[in-house]
Amino acid sequence: MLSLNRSSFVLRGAATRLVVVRCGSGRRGEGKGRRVVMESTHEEVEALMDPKNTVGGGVEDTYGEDRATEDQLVTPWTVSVASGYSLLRDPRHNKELAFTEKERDAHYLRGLLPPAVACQDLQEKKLMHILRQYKVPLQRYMAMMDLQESNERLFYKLLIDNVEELLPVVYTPTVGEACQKYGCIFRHPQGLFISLKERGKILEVLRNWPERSIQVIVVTDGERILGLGDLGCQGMGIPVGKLSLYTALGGLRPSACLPITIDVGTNNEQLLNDEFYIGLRQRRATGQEYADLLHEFMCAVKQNYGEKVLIQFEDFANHNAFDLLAKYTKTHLVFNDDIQGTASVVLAGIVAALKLVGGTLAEHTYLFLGAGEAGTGIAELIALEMSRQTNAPIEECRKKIWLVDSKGLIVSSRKESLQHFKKPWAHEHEPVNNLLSAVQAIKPTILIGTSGVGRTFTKDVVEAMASFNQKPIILALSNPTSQSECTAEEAYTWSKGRAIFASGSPFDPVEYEGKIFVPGQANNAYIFPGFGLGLVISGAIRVHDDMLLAASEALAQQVTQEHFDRGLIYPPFTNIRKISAKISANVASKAYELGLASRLPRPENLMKYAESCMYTPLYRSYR
Ligand SMILES: NC(=O)C1=CN([C@@H]2O[C@H](COP(=O)(O)OP(=O)(O)OC[C@H]3O[C@@H](n4cnc5c(N)ncnc54)[C@H](OP(=O)(O)O)[C@@H]3O)[C@@H](O)[C@H]2O)C=CC1
Ligand SMILES: CC(=O)C(=O)O
Ligand SMILES: [Mg+2]
Repeated sequence: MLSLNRSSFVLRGAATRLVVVRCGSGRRGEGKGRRVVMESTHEEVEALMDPKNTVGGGVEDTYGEDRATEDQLVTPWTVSVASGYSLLRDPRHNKELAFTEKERDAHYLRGLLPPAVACQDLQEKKLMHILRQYKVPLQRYMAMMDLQESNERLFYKLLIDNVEELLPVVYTPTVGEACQKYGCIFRHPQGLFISLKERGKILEVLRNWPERSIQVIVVTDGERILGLGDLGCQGMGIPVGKLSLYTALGGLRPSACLPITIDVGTNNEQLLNDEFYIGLRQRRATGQEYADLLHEFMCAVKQNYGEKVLIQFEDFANHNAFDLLAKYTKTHLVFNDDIQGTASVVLAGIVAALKLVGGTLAEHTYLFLGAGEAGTGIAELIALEMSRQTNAPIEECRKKIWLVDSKGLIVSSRKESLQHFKKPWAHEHEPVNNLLSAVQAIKPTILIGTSGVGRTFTKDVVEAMASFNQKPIILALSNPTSQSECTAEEAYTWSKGRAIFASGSPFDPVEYEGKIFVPGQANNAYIFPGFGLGLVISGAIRVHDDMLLAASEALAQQVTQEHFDRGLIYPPFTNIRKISAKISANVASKAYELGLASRLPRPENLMKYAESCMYTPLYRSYR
């Protein structure tokens, strides 16, 4: 084991594989003296050691060791090469039976592995075979998480090569069940937990994370996990799952991704009384206490990782989500996936659907069930695009869009009592207190479910939509499957095969009167990985609404005639890496156009550049 001091480190040789080792506790490794490793070429490590380096969000003296006074604790980083038993236990470098004979000799692996040598493809074949034996989705989820924690490259190869089959395992719907049972199935800690106990020392906690060049953080406080409500600390499954998609779908390096859960307590009585609950056993902190903790977190992130780290807010309750986004959008690179990512993906689906039903955005009428983050976020982006297309003021465009919340249609007589994000949607209309009456009164051409409540698009509602639309567009966006406003089968059957349908969580194809209908998946997973990649490759310093429109346009353009012929308004996920590269190129291009990109000079061919930056999970050869 070669051990070097970080500040005096210099190594030559193009492909030297190094591991950065941190003494003390860490995420990866095992037992005493466990090590945390990060694969880097020597150039990357040299760059890492360069105190002036700011690439990837790093800042000078990242860990504050040089500035620390004697009474301040510092993190004792050293650099070394992993071998033998620790190499096998290191998920980032482990190849299991794929270590060649030469590597087994060179890395002290003799005897630690059985004699057979198996290539990565064979390992993938075996694992897919095993996964398919599990009948219970949660077992598949647990097997995938075990794989992620034991052999990261194999995990991503499986996910990329079998994306349509495995997306429902690591993402919605199964991740929802995993979060509900997280305490029970908890085996390996994943991500970083920052609780009220860490108040005043969040910077130190960030420094405990083994990776230094972080490009994307997905953070939740667990209060609105999918449509399942407050799952407290157990919401960690969401940032972990989203970041797996950042890598698999968008090509961000796994080492550059950091999942974080902020634990301010939970109001979920069931969890508070659950002996296996893994979070703080107290009711949620609110008001100034909550704001202060979040502010400390936001400042610490910027101090530790620099200006260009993307912070994606995920599954916060709407009473915090809008305020956090507004507060930090001017000082940080922040993006709210539920408000902005969802808006971009749904706009793309609608623009594509218009090719099937005809008309422009402004010629359609929209009705939402659910006026929270997703509902008002989508509504606002549709209105913005409509305004761009027609040159009409956005206030006028909003009048084509109606929203229903738990109290009924949002109308002007309710304005005083509405939350601020609902006020722009309070149009002149008499009160209407349920969805069916709203559908009958407004006669929408497009019905969008963002309520988090399952089975709310009833037979009567779908039949009403089909009674005045030749091809009603029905989007049941709520996740997971149990919360979907209706099933694909219901949408096709009740509309007599005329609905254009997509849902947040996947449904299998449906046969209706001898015809096969393939429902699309309207999920922000189409957008955020490519969107984030675009921000990273351009070195964007702020998110702008025009970038959301650029991402949406790129996605809509990927829907081909062949997809339309099958009734699809989104391209299949099998092509997602290409789609993400296109989205990222459009987003990066917009960042340059808006003067928000810091990576100069601008690469000539952004699409090629994006593709060249994307992580591939194939095993590397070790010298
Ligand atoms: N497919 C995708 O990509 C995405 C899907 N989603 C899903 O959308 C759902 C909502 O998320 P989000 O917008 O963040 O949640 P919010 O809590 O912000 O909003 C929910 C909205 O639904 C309303 N609502 C709740 N119950 C009913 C009901 N019975 N009838 C009518 N309206 C009701 C609420 O009304 P009130 O304000 O009166 O309480 C609120 O306006 C979740 O299930 C989530 O999983 C979210 C993001 C992306
Ligand atoms: C998909 C997603 O972000 C949600 O359901 O919250
Ligand atoms: Mg979400």
